Amino acid sequence: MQYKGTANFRHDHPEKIGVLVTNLGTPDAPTSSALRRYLGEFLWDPRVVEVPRPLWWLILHGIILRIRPSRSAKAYASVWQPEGSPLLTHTASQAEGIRKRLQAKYGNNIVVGFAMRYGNPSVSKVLDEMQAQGVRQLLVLPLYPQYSASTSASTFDAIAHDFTRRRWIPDLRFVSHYPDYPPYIEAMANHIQAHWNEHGRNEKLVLSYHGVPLKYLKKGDPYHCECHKTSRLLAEQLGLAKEEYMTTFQSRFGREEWLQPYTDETLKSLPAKGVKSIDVFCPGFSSDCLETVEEIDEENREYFMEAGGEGFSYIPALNATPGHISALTQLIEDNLQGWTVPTNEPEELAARFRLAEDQKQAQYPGRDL
Ligand SMILES: C=CC1=C(C)c2cc3[nH]c(cc4nc(cc5[nH]c(cc1n2)c(C)c5CCC(=O)O)C(CCC(=O)O)=C4C)c(C)c3C=C
Ligand SMILES: [Fe+2]
Ligand SMILES: [Fe+2]
Repeated sequence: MQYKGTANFRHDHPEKIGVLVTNLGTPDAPTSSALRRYLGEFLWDPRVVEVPRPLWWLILHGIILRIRPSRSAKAYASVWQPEGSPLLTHTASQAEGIRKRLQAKYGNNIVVGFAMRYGNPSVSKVLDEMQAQGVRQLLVLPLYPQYSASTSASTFDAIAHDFTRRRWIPDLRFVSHYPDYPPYIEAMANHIQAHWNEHGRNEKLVLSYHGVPLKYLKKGDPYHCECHKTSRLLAEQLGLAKEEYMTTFQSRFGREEWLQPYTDETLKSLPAKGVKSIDVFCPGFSSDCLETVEEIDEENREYFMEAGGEGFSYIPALNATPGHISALTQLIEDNLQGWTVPTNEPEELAARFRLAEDQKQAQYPGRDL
């Protein structure tokens, strides 16, 4: 273990470690007005839509925000739960699961919260609460396993922007991706295998990821490669041959070309190629949300069955399953290495103090530091 100076050892200065789990965000309600607010914030982010601002302002306000909110509100209404949007409720349960695991081990000196990049609860509100609780070291974990500027970097922008209004910013660590993290790969493989054991296995496993415009890949975004890496490792873990799985990209927006092959076109074409039954899993979505429940399990299921498919099984996201919570907790603990969890236990304080003194004496013999 390493120690960062003596501040952690002081009784009178209760510093804490904060773990902030984030996800994309979702509207507050499945209504046109809530969607206009949510989409207005989301689609104005230059990390998401890389079109020159004046032109994009005209398109966004002149066309998109007049048409899309009511259309999207209907889609959201079809997945809305009594407790709210699936993305929000799953993310809240994930943070709760992580909090229980970490606090069982480290006590209340670790504070766990969750925030949304767009909408509520906002990054700034949750960071205010963490600051009020004495968080001086902050680990941010966006629940995006594959890095993309439109998601991971955009979350970093939100944190950095929040810090511009703080006098005393905390130490910061940011998990920008984890596409090949073995506990994440194993959690998915176990989850898929458990689904197969219970429901049987179809002919092919389709791994569908959210798409991004093709030009982001050409500009150097590693997202496309990271998706393929996750698929390869997951297939290896499941012992699948190349022809037993494929990687596709869903959720296109606008008219330009996005990453291919497209999930919808692929599913429409598979039955004619002799693939009559498929399982679909979305490794990039930590939580079920509009894009999985409505777009995959409703819309794309229909495309496949109407094209002559005979069996379609959507495998739910990892959500707050114990395997996912363990993998995420492990990822957090790996990234907290070297940050001493503060403690007010007198014996632990004394032990740390003695160890720090011994280390100083070994490094600078005879000096009073
Ligand atoms: C306009 C461009 C978009 C890019 C680029 C984009 C990238 C991207 N998105 C996710 C994850 C999610 N996206 C979700 C919804 C959603 N995405 C876009 C557009 C882009 N996404 C829109 C307009 C919407 C809203 C829904 C709609 O109106 O169709 C969601 C679901 C949110 C929910 O509330 O359930 C997720 C999750 C990733 C991972 C990604 C890049 C890698
Ligand atoms: Fe999206
Ligand atoms: Fe969609």
